[in-house]
Amino acid sequence: MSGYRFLKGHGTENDFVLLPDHDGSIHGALAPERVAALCDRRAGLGADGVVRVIRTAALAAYEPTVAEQDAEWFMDYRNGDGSVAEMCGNATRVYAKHLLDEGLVPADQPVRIATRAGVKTVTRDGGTFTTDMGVPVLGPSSTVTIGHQGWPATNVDMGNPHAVAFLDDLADAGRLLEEPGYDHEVYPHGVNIEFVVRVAERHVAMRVHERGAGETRSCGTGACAVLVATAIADDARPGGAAVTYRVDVPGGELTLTWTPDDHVLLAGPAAIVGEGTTSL
Ligand SMILES: N[C@@H](CCC[C@H](N)C(=O)O)C(=O)O
Repeated sequence: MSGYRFLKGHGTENDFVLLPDHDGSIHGALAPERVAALCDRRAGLGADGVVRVIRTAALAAYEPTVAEQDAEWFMDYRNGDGSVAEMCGNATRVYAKHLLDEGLVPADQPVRIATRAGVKTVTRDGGTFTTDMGVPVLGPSSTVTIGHQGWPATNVDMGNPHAVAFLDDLADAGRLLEEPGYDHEVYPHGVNIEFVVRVAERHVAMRVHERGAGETRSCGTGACAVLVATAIADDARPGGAAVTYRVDVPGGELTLTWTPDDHVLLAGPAAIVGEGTTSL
């Protein structure tokens, strides 16, 4: 059977179509409408996003600036609506697992992955993959709204934009079939919106409405933003001490640590569930 090889994978049920394209030859075929068609859950393969597995050197022909990174492999992430995103935390774990499974990187070293938000390093311990997601950047707070209800939202940039709102009950976010309202001046390129409730000490639960994908079962960068917003609200890092939170998502559980050197570590599972060929 001819066509392009694909794999299907997920990290806490944030699911992806992986397209191995080591030399960048399918670039012209990855128009936004093609990506959206692949991600369509009824007429396509179905996914929250597409992850193109491409050598950084091969990407240089298309995105010379982002390709100037010291890592062999580049994670080219596209949202389910076809839009290009800077980063996907859950996909870094799945991407690292794929590279390790296929022997494309040494098994005894951390996996370095170039992204549009810089190089991320992933380590593996059994079935748990931990990504160093880098340093969070705080922006101006704003308000997110659903219908007539509004909540203050903490602005955390994890390479991509996030607004984190604390709720009394996750059900207050309703069915999240439409994008919540947000301040377009604060987020001119759109935003991922996390709704959070407290579960116990150093333990929260969240739902997310992702830019370019709608409500998903998990968001790794979103969980990082939630850790940062919650730790700040809890004043949980006196003197910049390390702090760890459990973040429950509809698709599972993630462990987040904010380190003394200001990096956020995202730990969780990664799965590849099948593969095949597609005509794109
Ligand atoms: N699910 C991802 C984030 C994917 C990109 C996001 N929708 C955006 O547009 O910024 C994650 O796990 O971080």
